[in-house]
Amino acid sequence: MTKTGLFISFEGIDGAGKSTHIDGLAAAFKAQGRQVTLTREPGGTPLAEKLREMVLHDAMDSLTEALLIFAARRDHLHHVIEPALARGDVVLCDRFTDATFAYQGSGRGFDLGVLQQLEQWVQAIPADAVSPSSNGLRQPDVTVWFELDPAIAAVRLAGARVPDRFEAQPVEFFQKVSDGYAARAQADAQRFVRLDAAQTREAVWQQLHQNFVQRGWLSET
Ligand SMILES: Nc1ncnc2c1ncn2[C@@H]1O[C@H](COP(=O)(O)OP(=O)(O)O)[C@@H](O)[C@H]1O
Ligand SMILES: Cc1cn([C@H]2C[C@H](O)[C@@H](COP(=O)(O)OP(=O)(O)O)O2)c(=O)[nH]c1=O
Repeated sequence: MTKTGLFISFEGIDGAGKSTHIDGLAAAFKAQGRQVTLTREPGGTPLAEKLREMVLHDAMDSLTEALLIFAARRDHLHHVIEPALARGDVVLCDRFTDATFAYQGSGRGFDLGVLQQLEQWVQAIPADAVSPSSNGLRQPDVTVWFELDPAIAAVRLAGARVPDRFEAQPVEFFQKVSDGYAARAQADAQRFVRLDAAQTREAVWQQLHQNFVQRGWLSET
């Protein structure tokens, strides 16, 4: 029997509330008897985690940044995501390529055409892949977008943790990142689930859980 894994990514500006809900979602899938691979980008493999450290903390030009992020993604896809999907796992990935278009493309103003080219190279579906893809490229089956006003995110993050190179950016940067996510969501509306992340933790969880119940992925309780 062909196994069909599920690839779900989580997106939004820093402080939107992704990390708050991913563990709960992993527990909900496990309670249904599913195997879960919980991972993140940049990162998810020893090499990609080293690249993450550089990208989050070392100064570099925009092309170097984009290349390192896609290099990390390639390693992650090859060693973690594709094998997990082939096993039939639910892959919960804290950020994926939409973040690159939002942060490097819209936020930093880096050339979207170059990002598209890198996406084509890095996410080409391997010949032996068992789970389906839309257009020959590996993309999440669903992307959960936590949409939040950057001014609210800044208040939530203030004092919550030591900021990295991205978290230290001003609200104007995150407005551009948010616009980048909106553009990606508009271009691929079927894939995106938009959550109103300004609501309480409980209300955000309900939006997320209900959506997955409606898809038949989780049960009501
Ligand atoms: N719905 C919410 N309302 C208020 N604060 C929240 C909410 N969701 C998360 N937070 C808090 O906001 C901060 C950022 O949340 P986090 O889940 O780490 O965001 P992200 O992973 O998207 O950067 C944390 O201190 C978290 O406890
Ligand atoms: C995946 C990805 C992340 N990023 C940035 C967004 C975040 O600021 C940072 C790390 O993401 P994240 O793991 O959400 O940060 P944290 O663990 O602090 O919640 O990397 C990019 O700029 N481009 C990318 O392609």
